[in-house]
Amino acid sequence: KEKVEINREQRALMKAIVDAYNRHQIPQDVAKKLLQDQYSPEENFLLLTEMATSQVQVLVEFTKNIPGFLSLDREDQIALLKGSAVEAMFLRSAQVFSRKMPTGHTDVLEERVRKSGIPDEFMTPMFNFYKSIGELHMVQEEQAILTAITILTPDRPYVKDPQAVERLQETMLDVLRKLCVLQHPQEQQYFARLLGRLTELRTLSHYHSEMLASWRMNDHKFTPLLCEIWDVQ
Ligand SMILES: O=C(NC1CCCCC1)[C@H](C1CCCCC1)n1c(-c2ccc(-c3nnn[nH]3)cc2)nc2ccccc21
Repeated sequence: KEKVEINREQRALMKAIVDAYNRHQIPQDVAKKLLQDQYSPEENFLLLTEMATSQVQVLVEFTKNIPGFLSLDREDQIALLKGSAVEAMFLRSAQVFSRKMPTGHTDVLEERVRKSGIPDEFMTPMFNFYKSIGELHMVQEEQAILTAITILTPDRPYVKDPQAVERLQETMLDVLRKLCVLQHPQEQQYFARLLGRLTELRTLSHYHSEMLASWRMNDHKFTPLLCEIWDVQ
């Protein structure tokens, strides 16, 4: 069995990414708000757009701290952020949903999300994803690097130099592979399962614009930033 070890350079890379990931957290805890009270679809949609807007801002700051990202072509940086924003939002939502909470709180949270105004046909794929992320019991280093890998996906629309992006993503994938072996020595295929979640995440994000349009309410208002990122309005 090969001796897996994370070298000094990879440890520095991981530290930079985890520090950035922890520094740029969503200011207000949406789970706490949802557990406190039941809201109307209109209020929930407003909460979603506020949280999503704040998360995009946080995502930009996080991404700027990914070593090598700022050396990419400027337009490719934008294309990567735009192409990964929805996936990053669902990945973050899954991490919020899977966080350890006092007994019964997760069930209440699930109920609140199910009754928030999201159309029923999206509940199954969305919660299947959330639960499949939860089952992995990712450590925060894995969460941070998985988010960086999602952002550094070379085949986003309009990326002019995918090879440059691929080189950065491969560096991240190598660190994540080693981390998985070290953190989950019993589970041979843990790394493969983790990457399989990214496929599920991409599928879930294909529903996104349809999900947004069919929230059970009229007059969906978005912030200017979300209009840019979500291609709506
Ligand atoms: O605020 C949220 N997520 C933020 C988490 C932190 C990063 C930024 C997004 C939403 C809640 C908004 C208020 C109504 C209930 C859902 N959320 C979602 C969620 C649900 C539907 C869509 C969506 N997209 N397009 N149509 N519906 C997006 C996200 N899943 C969650 C799981 C646990 C906790 C909160 C969750």
